[in-house]
Amino acid sequence: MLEVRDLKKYFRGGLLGRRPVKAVDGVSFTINPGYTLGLVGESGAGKSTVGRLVVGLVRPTGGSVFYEGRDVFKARGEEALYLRRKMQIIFQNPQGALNPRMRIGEILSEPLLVHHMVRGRYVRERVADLLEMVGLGPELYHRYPWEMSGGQNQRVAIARALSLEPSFLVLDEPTSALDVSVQAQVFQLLKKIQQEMRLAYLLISHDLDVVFRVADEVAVMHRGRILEQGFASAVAISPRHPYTIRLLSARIAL
Ligand SMILES: Nc1ncnc2c1ncn2[C@@H]1O[C@H](COP(=O)(O)OP(=O)(O)OP(=O)(O)O)[C@@H](O)[C@H]1O
Repeated sequence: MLEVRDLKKYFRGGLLGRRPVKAVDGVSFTINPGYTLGLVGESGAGKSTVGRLVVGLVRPTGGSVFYEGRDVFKARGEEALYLRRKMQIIFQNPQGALNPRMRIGEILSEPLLVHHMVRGRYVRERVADLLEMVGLGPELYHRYPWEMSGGQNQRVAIARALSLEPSFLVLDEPTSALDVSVQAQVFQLLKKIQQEMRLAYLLISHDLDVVFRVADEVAVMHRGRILEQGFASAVAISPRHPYTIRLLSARIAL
Protein backbone atom coordinates (compact mmCIF):
# COMPACT_ATOMS: atom_id res chain seq x y z
CA MET A 1 0.00 0.00 0.00
CA LEU A 2 2.83 2.40 0.91
CA GLU A 3 6.04 2.26 -1.04
CA VAL A 4 9.00 4.50 -0.26
CA ARG A 5 11.81 4.52 -2.82
CA ASP A 6 15.28 5.95 -2.35
CA LEU A 7 14.02 8.85 -0.25
CA LYS A 8 16.47 11.70 0.37
CA LYS A 9 16.39 14.93 2.32
CA TYR A 10 19.43 17.15 2.58
CA PHE A 11 19.28 20.27 4.74
CA ARG A 12 21.66 23.17 4.45
CA GLY A 13 24.30 22.84 7.13
CA GLY A 14 27.70 24.07 8.19
CA LEU A 15 28.95 27.64 8.08
CA LEU A 16 27.39 29.54 5.16
CA GLY A 17 25.08 26.57 4.56
CA ARG A 18 27.51 24.99 2.13
CA ARG A 19 27.83 21.56 3.67
CA PRO A 20 24.54 19.65 3.43
CA VAL A 21 23.21 17.65 6.37
CA LYS A 22 22.11 14.35 4.86
CA ALA A 23 19.20 13.79 7.24
CA VAL A 24 17.72 11.07 5.01
CA ASP A 25 20.00 9.52 2.43
CA GLY A 26 18.42 6.81 0.31
CA VAL A 27 15.69 5.18 2.40
CA SER A 28 13.36 2.54 0.90
CA PHE A 29 10.64 0.40 2.48
CA THR A 30 7.07 -0.79 2.00
CA ILE A 31 4.18 -1.17 4.46
CA ASN A 32 1.07 -3.26 3.90
CA PRO A 33 -2.44 -2.74 5.34
CA GLY A 34 -2.74 -3.94 8.92
CA TYR A 35 1.03 -3.95 9.49
CA THR A 36 3.40 -1.85 11.57
CA LEU A 37 6.89 -0.93 10.48
CA GLY A 38 8.97 0.32 13.40
CA LEU A 39 11.63 2.89 12.56
CA VAL A 40 14.22 3.01 15.30
CA GLY A 41 17.59 4.72 15.69
CA GLU A 42 19.58 7.14 17.77
CA SER A 43 18.72 10.83 18.05
CA GLY A 44 19.44 12.61 14.77
CA ALA A 45 19.37 9.40 12.69
CA GLY A 46 16.66 10.93 10.47
CA LYS A 47 13.54 9.10 11.69
CA SER A 48 11.25 12.11 12.11
CA THR A 49 12.34 13.54 8.78
CA VAL A 50 11.31 10.26 7.10
CA GLY A 51 7.89 10.47 8.81
CA ARG A 52 7.33 14.06 7.70
CA LEU A 53 8.51 13.34 4.15
CA VAL A 54 6.19 10.37 3.76
CA VAL A 55 3.06 12.37 4.60
CA GLY A 56 4.17 15.29 2.46
CA LEU A 57 4.99 17.77 5.25
CA VAL A 58 8.59 18.16 4.05
CA ARG A 59 9.78 18.49 0.46
CA PRO A 60 12.19 15.75 -0.54
CA THR A 61 15.60 16.25 -2.12
CA GLY A 62 15.03 13.04 -4.05
CA GLY A 63 13.14 9.78 -4.21
CA SER A 64 9.44 9.00 -4.25
CA VAL A 65 6.56 7.83 -2.09
CA PHE A 66 3.68 5.90 -3.58
CA TYR A 67 0.44 5.43 -1.71
CA GLU A 68 -2.02 3.02 -3.32
CA GLY A 69 -0.02 3.63 -6.50
CA ARG A 70 -0.40 7.45 -6.27
CA ASP A 71 2.75 9.56 -6.31
CA VAL A 72 2.55 11.59 -3.07
CA PHE A 73 5.02 14.28 -4.18
CA LYS A 74 3.34 14.87 -7.53
CA ALA A 75 -0.29 14.77 -6.41
CA ARG A 76 -2.35 17.92 -7.02
CA GLY A 77 -5.97 18.98 -6.59
CA GLU A 78 -8.45 16.21 -5.71
CA GLU A 79 -5.73 13.60 -5.46
CA ALA A 80 -3.68 15.70 -3.02
CA LEU A 81 -6.79 16.24 -0.90
CA TYR A 82 -7.50 12.51 -0.88
CA LEU A 83 -3.93 11.76 0.24
CA ARG A 84 -4.11 14.42 2.98
CA ARG A 85 -7.09 12.55 4.36
CA LYS A 86 -5.76 9.03 3.99
CA MET A 87 -2.28 9.64 5.45
CA GLN A 88 -2.22 11.09 8.94
CA ILE A 89 0.52 11.81 11.46
CA ILE A 90 0.41 11.69 15.27
CA PHE A 91 3.10 13.68 17.07
CA GLN A 92 4.86 13.20 20.36
CA ASN A 93 3.35 16.15 22.18
CA PRO A 94 -0.45 15.96 22.14
CA GLN A 95 -0.87 19.24 24.03
CA GLY A 96 1.03 21.14 21.36
CA ALA A 97 -0.92 19.46 18.56
CA LEU A 98 -4.34 20.63 19.79
CA ASN A 99 -5.54 24.23 19.65
CA PRO A 100 -5.85 25.36 23.30
CA ARG A 101 -8.63 27.82 22.42
CA MET A 102 -10.90 25.15 21.00
CA ARG A 103 -13.09 22.71 22.91
CA ILE A 104 -12.64 19.00 22.21
CA GLY A 105 -15.96 18.90 20.36
CA GLU A 106 -14.84 21.70 18.05
CA ILE A 107 -11.41 20.11 17.51
CA LEU A 108 -13.09 16.91 16.34
CA SER A 109 -15.84 18.62 14.32
CA GLU A 110 -13.50 20.81 12.29
CA PRO A 111 -11.92 18.14 10.03
CA LEU A 112 -15.34 16.51 9.53
CA LEU A 113 -16.74 19.79 8.23
CA VAL A 114 -13.69 20.87 6.22
CA HIS A 115 -13.48 17.55 4.40
CA HIS A 116 -17.28 17.13 4.14
CA MET A 117 -17.09 13.79 5.92
CA VAL A 118 -20.65 13.99 7.31
CA ARG A 119 -23.63 16.31 6.88
CA GLY A 120 -23.84 19.16 9.39
CA ARG A 121 -26.57 17.69 11.58
CA TYR A 122 -24.73 14.39 11.99
CA VAL A 123 -21.45 15.96 13.08
CA ARG A 124 -22.24 15.85 16.80
CA GLU A 125 -23.17 12.17 16.59
CA ARG A 126 -19.98 11.34 14.70
CA VAL A 127 -17.87 13.21 17.29
CA ALA A 128 -19.49 11.13 20.05
CA ASP A 129 -18.64 7.95 18.09
CA LEU A 130 -15.05 9.09 17.66
CA LEU A 131 -14.70 9.82 21.38
CA GLU A 132 -16.07 6.37 22.15
CA MET A 133 -13.68 4.74 19.67
CA VAL A 134 -10.71 6.12 21.59
CA GLY A 135 -12.16 5.27 24.99
CA LEU A 136 -13.29 8.76 26.02
CA GLY A 137 -16.71 9.73 27.36
CA PRO A 138 -19.08 12.20 25.64
CA GLU A 139 -18.77 14.55 28.62
CA LEU A 140 -15.36 15.62 27.30
CA TYR A 141 -17.08 17.37 24.38
CA HIS A 142 -17.05 20.74 26.17
CA ARG A 143 -13.60 20.51 27.72
CA TYR A 144 -10.46 22.30 26.58
CA PRO A 145 -7.19 20.41 25.94
CA TRP A 146 -5.55 22.07 28.94
CA GLU A 147 -8.27 20.68 31.20
CA MET A 148 -7.31 17.11 30.33
CA SER A 149 -4.37 14.75 30.92
CA GLY A 150 -1.62 14.04 28.38
CA GLY A 151 -3.05 10.58 27.73
CA GLN A 152 -6.55 11.96 27.12
CA ASN A 153 -5.17 14.58 24.76
CA GLN A 154 -3.27 11.97 22.79
CA ARG A 155 -6.52 10.00 22.47
CA VAL A 156 -8.18 13.14 21.11
CA ALA A 157 -5.33 13.59 18.61
CA ILE A 158 -5.86 9.97 17.52
CA ALA A 159 -9.63 10.51 17.24
CA ARG A 160 -9.03 13.60 15.11
CA ALA A 161 -6.80 11.60 12.77
CA LEU A 162 -9.39 8.82 12.60
CA SER A 163 -12.18 11.27 11.77
CA LEU A 164 -10.79 11.47 8.24
CA GLU A 165 -10.95 7.69 7.81
CA PRO A 166 -7.25 7.27 7.07
CA SER A 167 -5.61 3.99 6.19
CA PHE A 168 -2.06 4.95 7.09
CA LEU A 169 -0.74 6.64 10.24
CA VAL A 170 2.73 7.89 11.03
CA LEU A 171 3.18 7.61 14.79
CA ASP A 172 6.11 9.84 15.69
CA GLU A 173 7.09 8.94 19.26
CA PRO A 174 3.37 8.82 20.13
CA THR A 175 3.85 7.97 23.81
CA SER A 176 7.20 9.54 24.67
CA ALA A 177 5.58 12.49 26.42
CA LEU A 178 3.28 10.26 28.51
CA ASP A 179 3.67 8.48 31.86
CA VAL A 180 4.81 4.89 31.56
CA SER A 181 1.46 3.57 32.85
CA VAL A 182 -0.43 5.53 30.20
CA GLN A 183 1.94 4.51 27.37
CA ALA A 184 0.77 0.89 27.43
CA GLN A 185 -2.88 1.96 27.28
CA VAL A 186 -2.28 4.18 24.25
CA PHE A 187 -0.46 1.35 22.44
CA GLN A 188 -3.32 -1.00 23.29
CA LEU A 189 -5.75 1.49 21.79
CA LEU A 190 -3.61 1.88 18.65
CA LYS A 191 -3.45 -1.91 18.26
CA LYS A 192 -7.24 -2.25 18.64
CA ILE A 193 -7.88 0.48 16.07
CA GLN A 194 -5.35 -1.07 13.70
CA GLN A 195 -7.13 -4.42 13.84
CA GLU A 196 -10.58 -2.89 13.42
CA MET A 197 -9.64 -0.61 10.52
CA ARG A 198 -6.73 -2.53 8.95
CA LEU A 199 -4.53 0.53 9.34
CA ALA A 200 -0.87 0.54 8.36
CA TYR A 201 1.48 2.23 10.84
CA LEU A 202 4.94 3.72 10.57
CA LEU A 203 5.99 3.78 14.22
CA ILE A 204 8.93 6.09 14.90
CA SER A 205 10.70 5.67 18.20
CA HIS A 206 14.10 5.81 19.81
CA ASP A 207 12.91 3.18 22.30
CA LEU A 208 14.02 -0.27 21.16
CA ASP A 209 11.78 -2.06 23.66
CA VAL A 210 8.68 -0.25 22.40
CA VAL A 211 9.48 -0.89 18.74
CA PHE A 212 10.30 -4.57 19.15
CA ARG A 213 7.14 -5.09 21.23
CA VAL A 214 4.75 -3.25 18.92
CA ALA A 215 6.08 -3.55 15.35
CA ASP A 216 5.85 -6.46 12.92
CA GLU A 217 8.91 -5.32 11.02
CA VAL A 218 11.77 -3.16 12.21
CA ALA A 219 14.07 -0.85 10.27
CA VAL A 220 17.11 0.45 12.12
CA MET A 221 18.36 3.86 10.98
CA HIS A 222 21.81 5.34 11.37
CA ARG A 223 22.94 8.65 9.86
CA GLY A 224 20.15 8.92 7.34
CA ARG A 225 20.22 5.33 6.14
CA ILE A 226 18.49 2.11 7.05
CA LEU A 227 21.30 -0.15 8.20
CA GLU A 228 19.31 -3.25 9.03
CA GLN A 229 15.73 -4.33 8.45
CA GLY A 230 13.54 -7.38 8.89
CA PHE A 231 10.83 -9.04 10.96
CA ALA A 232 11.11 -7.90 14.57
CA SER A 233 11.72 -11.41 15.89
CA ALA A 234 14.45 -12.12 13.30
CA VAL A 235 16.25 -8.76 13.44
CA ALA A 236 16.66 -9.11 17.19
CA ILE A 237 18.56 -12.40 17.00
CA SER A 238 20.06 -12.83 13.54
CA PRO A 239 23.84 -12.43 13.21
CA ARG A 240 23.11 -10.68 9.91
CA HIS A 241 22.03 -7.68 11.98
CA PRO A 242 25.10 -6.86 14.10
CA TYR A 243 24.24 -3.17 14.64
CA THR A 244 20.80 -3.98 16.06
CA ILE A 245 22.13 -6.76 18.23
CA ARG A 246 24.80 -4.44 19.58
CA LEU A 247 22.17 -1.84 20.41
CA LEU A 248 19.93 -4.40 22.03
CA SER A 249 22.60 -6.15 24.04
CA ALA A 250 24.24 -2.96 25.20
CA ARG A 251 20.80 -1.44 25.92
CA ILE A 252 22.25 1.83 24.71
CA ALA A 253 19.99 4.68 25.71
CA LEU A 254 19.31 6.07 22.25
N1 LIG B 1 14.54 21.74 9.43
C1 LIG B 1 15.80 21.30 9.56
N2 LIG B 1 16.84 22.08 9.19
C2 LIG B 1 18.12 21.64 9.28
N3 LIG B 1 18.46 20.43 9.76
C3 LIG B 1 17.47 19.62 10.16
C4 LIG B 1 16.08 20.01 10.08
N4 LIG B 1 15.32 18.98 10.54
C5 LIG B 1 16.18 18.01 10.89
N5 LIG B 1 17.46 18.39 10.68
C6 LIG B 1 18.66 17.57 10.91
O1 LIG B 1 18.48 16.33 10.27
C7 LIG B 1 19.01 15.27 11.06
C8 LIG B 1 17.93 14.23 11.34
O2 LIG B 1 16.93 14.80 12.19
P1 LIG B 1 15.62 14.02 12.65
O3 LIG B 1 14.85 14.90 13.57
O4 LIG B 1 14.95 13.47 11.46
O5 LIG B 1 16.26 12.79 13.48
P2 LIG B 1 15.55 11.78 14.49
O6 LIG B 1 16.14 10.46 14.22
O7 LIG B 1 14.07 11.91 14.38
O8 LIG B 1 16.03 12.30 15.87
P3 LIG B 1 15.19 12.55 17.23
O9 LIG B 1 14.83 11.20 17.74
O10 LIG B 1 16.15 13.28 18.13
O11 LIG B 1 14.01 13.39 16.84
C9 LIG B 1 19.60 15.91 12.30
O12 LIG B 1 20.97 16.12 12.09
C10 LIG B 1 18.87 17.23 12.37
O13 LIG B 1 19.64 18.19 13.01
